[in-house]
Amino acid sequence: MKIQVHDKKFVPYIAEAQLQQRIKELAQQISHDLEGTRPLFVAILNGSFMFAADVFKNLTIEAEISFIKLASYKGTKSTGNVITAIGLEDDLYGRTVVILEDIVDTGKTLSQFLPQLEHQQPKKLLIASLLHKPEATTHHVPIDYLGFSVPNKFLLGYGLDYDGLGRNLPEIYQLEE
Ligand SMILES: O=P(O)(O)OC[C@H]1O[C@H](OP(=O)(O)OP(=O)(O)O)[C@H](O)[C@@H]1O
Ligand code: HPA
Repeated sequence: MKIQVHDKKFVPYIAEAQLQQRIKELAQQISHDLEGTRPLFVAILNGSFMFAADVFKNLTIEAEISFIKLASYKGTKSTGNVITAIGLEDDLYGRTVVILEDIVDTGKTLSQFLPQLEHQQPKKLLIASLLHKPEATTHHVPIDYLGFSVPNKFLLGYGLDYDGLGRNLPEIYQLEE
């Protein structure tokens, strides 16, 4: 069923059951790969809150989770935007860390933020993203666990918003052509 949010219409794209099935598979794969490492999951707010909760629920190994928010501000140098993490209190040194993101679109967010995490010298730094838009990606991000590769169209639901709304939808919608 079509829905309207603000001025735009959206059509169903990934059903709730399909999302849940794929997330279960990802969580099983992660549990298998990271058994015995007590990984620290770092979920990037706001968009990833649903994906993070569902991945975490489906893990069968010991694991920890932290939620962080990224704030971007204009740096004083010509390097452009600088991204800082709010709420990252864990020491990543020597840890196996898994970043949880809802979407890698241009890749800018993660490619700017990853060096700051690398700086803390985690033993392993892995990325799990529910969605990836390869056609939109201008900054390469090495995704270790990917839910779905999607076309370059605006998506809504399951954490993803359009101007603040739509995050509560349990399935994913695509902007109507
Ligand atoms: O690959 P990129 O083009 O950088 O886009 C991906 C980022 O955009 C979204 O966050 P947003 O900044 O919209 O914040 P939100 O999660 O609070 O909605 C999403 O959650 C990713 O963090
Ligand atoms: O397709 C999208 N939808 C909502 N938020 C987003 N942030 C990056 N890409 C998207």
